[in-house]
Amino acid sequence: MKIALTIAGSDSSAGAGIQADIKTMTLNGVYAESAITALTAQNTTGVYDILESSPEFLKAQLDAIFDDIYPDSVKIGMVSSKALIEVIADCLKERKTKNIVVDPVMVATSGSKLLLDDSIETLMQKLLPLADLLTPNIPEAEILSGIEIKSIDDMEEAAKIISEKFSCKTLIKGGHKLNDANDYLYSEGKGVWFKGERIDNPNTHGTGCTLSSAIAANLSKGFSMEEAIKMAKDFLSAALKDGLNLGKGSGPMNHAFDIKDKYKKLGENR
Ligand SMILES: Nc1ncnc2c1ncn2[C@@H]1O[C@H](COP(=O)(O)OP(=O)(O)OP(=O)(O)O)[C@@H](O)[C@H]1O
Ligand SMILES: Cc1ncc(COP(=O)(O)O)c(N)n1
Repeated sequence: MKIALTIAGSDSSAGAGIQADIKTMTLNGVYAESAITALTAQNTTGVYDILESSPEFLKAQLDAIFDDIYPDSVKIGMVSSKALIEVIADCLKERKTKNIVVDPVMVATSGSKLLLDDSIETLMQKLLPLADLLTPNIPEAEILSGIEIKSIDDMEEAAKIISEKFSCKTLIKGGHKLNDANDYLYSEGKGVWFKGERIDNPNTHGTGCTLSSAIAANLSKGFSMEEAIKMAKDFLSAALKDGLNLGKGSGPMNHAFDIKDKYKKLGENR
């Protein structure tokens, strides 16, 4: 079985973060491992508290993982501080990790900051140059490229700038901000659009986490970057389309859309 590792924060409401990543990787047919950068006290309405892992404890988690079950791909999500970014960067270099997907999570959908302002520079210097793929949303792409994104042309320009700056492929997500569900990949001098069907569902908590971990799972299985992105978008669209509606804010998607009926039947006679 192929293995994917997520290095990210825990979301107590399980719509985003580590929990979304493990569900996504599992349902995309790979074995999921996790190294937790922070615990968040979070639900669909906001992030109420954050308890960071110490750098020593994050390193201990990564060593335990890499010494035993070596991953075929790594997805990195919320990493809030400089010291944690450095631990991850050192580990990825030392362990010669392949298929690194970085979702440069900065702000939650609910508006809470998940990356300290003074850590952005460290992220850009130490972690992003190690990535095979970056998956910023529009506000993150504006910060990483240094340009304002107001149009489709700006999206294409920003992807090129980010890709050249960090020497990696860059997928800018149109998402709920611009150009509906269409995302743009820039890679080695060439751009390609991934057109998605816009699904009218306000419950989009964890869409970015889900997309990046599905891409990592698909890379683990040996698919090309373009195939991995296409399949990840199909998985995300199906999870959104299932129409789960939980919580008072922007709720989670149903990652288990494909198998939910199988297990529902087991309880039907009770
Ligand atoms: N309503 C929608 N219908 C279909 N696809 C969507 C919708 N909203 C977002 N997406 C897709 O979800 C993926 C994640 O994009 P999004 O812009 O939501 O990322 P994000 O802002 O990082 O996510 P998050 O909400 O986890 O922070 C992209 O492929 C995007 O096109
Ligand atoms: C632990 C954690 N990681 C990532 C996100 C971003 O996801 P979203 O933007 O959907 O809130 C989050 N809210 N919490």
